Amino acid sequence: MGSSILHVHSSQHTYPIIIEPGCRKRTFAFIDQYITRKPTKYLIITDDNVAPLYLEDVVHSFPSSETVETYVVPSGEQSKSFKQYEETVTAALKYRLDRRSLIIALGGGVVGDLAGFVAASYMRGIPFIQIPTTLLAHDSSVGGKVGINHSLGKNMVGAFHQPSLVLYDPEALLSLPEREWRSGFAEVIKHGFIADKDLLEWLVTHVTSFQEWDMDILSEMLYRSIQVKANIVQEDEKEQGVRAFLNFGHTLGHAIEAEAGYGAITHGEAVAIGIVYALRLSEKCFEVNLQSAPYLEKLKSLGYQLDIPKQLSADGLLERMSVDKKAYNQVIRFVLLKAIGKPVVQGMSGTVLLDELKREVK
Ligand SMILES: NC(=O)c1ccc[n+]([C@@H]2O[C@H](COP(=O)([O-])OP(=O)(O)OC[C@H]3O[C@@H](n4cnc5c(N)ncnc54)[C@H](O)[C@@H]3O)[C@@H](O)[C@H]2O)c1
Ligand SMILES: O=C(O)C(=O)C[C@@H](O)[C@H](O)[C@H](O)COP(=O)(O)O
Ligand SMILES: [Zn+2]
Repeated sequence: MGSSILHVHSSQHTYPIIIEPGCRKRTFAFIDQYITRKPTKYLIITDDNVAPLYLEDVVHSFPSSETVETYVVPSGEQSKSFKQYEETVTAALKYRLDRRSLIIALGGGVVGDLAGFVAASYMRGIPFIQIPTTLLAHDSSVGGKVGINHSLGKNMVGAFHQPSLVLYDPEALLSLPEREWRSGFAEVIKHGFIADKDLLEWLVTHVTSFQEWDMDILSEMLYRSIQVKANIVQEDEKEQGVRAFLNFGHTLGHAIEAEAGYGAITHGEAVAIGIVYALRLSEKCFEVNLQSAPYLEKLKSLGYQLDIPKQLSADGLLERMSVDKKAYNQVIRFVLLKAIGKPVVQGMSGTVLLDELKREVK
């Protein structure tokens, strides 16, 4: 099984994304190769599901001469909180991390976003690397969006802070429960819809279940999906323009996550529902047929629940969408498609959004 590498050119620095089975076990060697200024010490931040699976592999990759501290947070979306942020900064202070220390985020998007935000803000910013362990984290580990949630909205406090290295070990994904494969695959589908119709076609043929993975297929899927993300981030690092396309499915998706209570519905489950809603809005707004049926059938066959959960009220969701980060002057902005691969950001009237929501929810 081969190794592949992509590079992201950011205003802060250029960093490699290495996709290689087993690479977690060589973490120190990769740091030594790619991080130019030798860190004074290391703090590995992970969660209580990932720690028993992979923490030892990463720690054992370091020679005994290095100082390696570890900090384990509770698993789940609730850890992207002010409380957990404060506790993690406290741990960093107690471990005496300095400005030349390196934070290592070992886990899914929750750990990556939290640890990345600690790195972005600790002593006004120290370097960090990502070792993603979920499929979803092919998205979250790349591009430097880090942050935590507020009860009034997803990712409302954060920063742009690029990692110095992303070490993606596809082998580490094999322990994921089916629900988490489904969650992560929603972001792969998103990347296909916004930028790569060939990827969508390829997924329809090559991904038939989440139960068994061929390592080459998995690695290729990660590579192609990350390529979409990296290209957009390089063009517009701080979301002044095209980076907003990566928010396809997220305006409603984030509203669903917050309205349902963080963690009740996974990020990818909510994004999948948001994608279907955005496809419907696109067809209505632009009077086009996007011919998305084969892709939606694929999602259904993979077990996705694509209706807006019945317990969520349309008014509540609309209110949540009005605090979306793409909104300004009280206009909610949606990423819509004029065709597959041709996204646009479109201001939407509340009435149209509500009508469409009410077609499915109370
Ligand atoms: N920063 C970004 O650009 C960006 C992009 C997309 C999503 N996100 C954020 O990412 C978060 C979701 O990430 P996620 O889906 O990875 O969630 P997560 O980090 O909560 O991981 C999902 C679950 O899988 C467990 N887990 C992780 N790796 C495992 C493994 N290898 N084997 C078994 N279990 C494992 C975790 O403990 C957790 O219970 C959301 O908060 C979302 O907002 C951020
Ligand atoms: O990287 C981006 O830009 C994205 O929008 C990727 C999304 O998948 C991700 O969920 C991101 O965290 C959403 O960002 P936000 O700015 O809408 O909070
Ligand atoms: Zn997302």
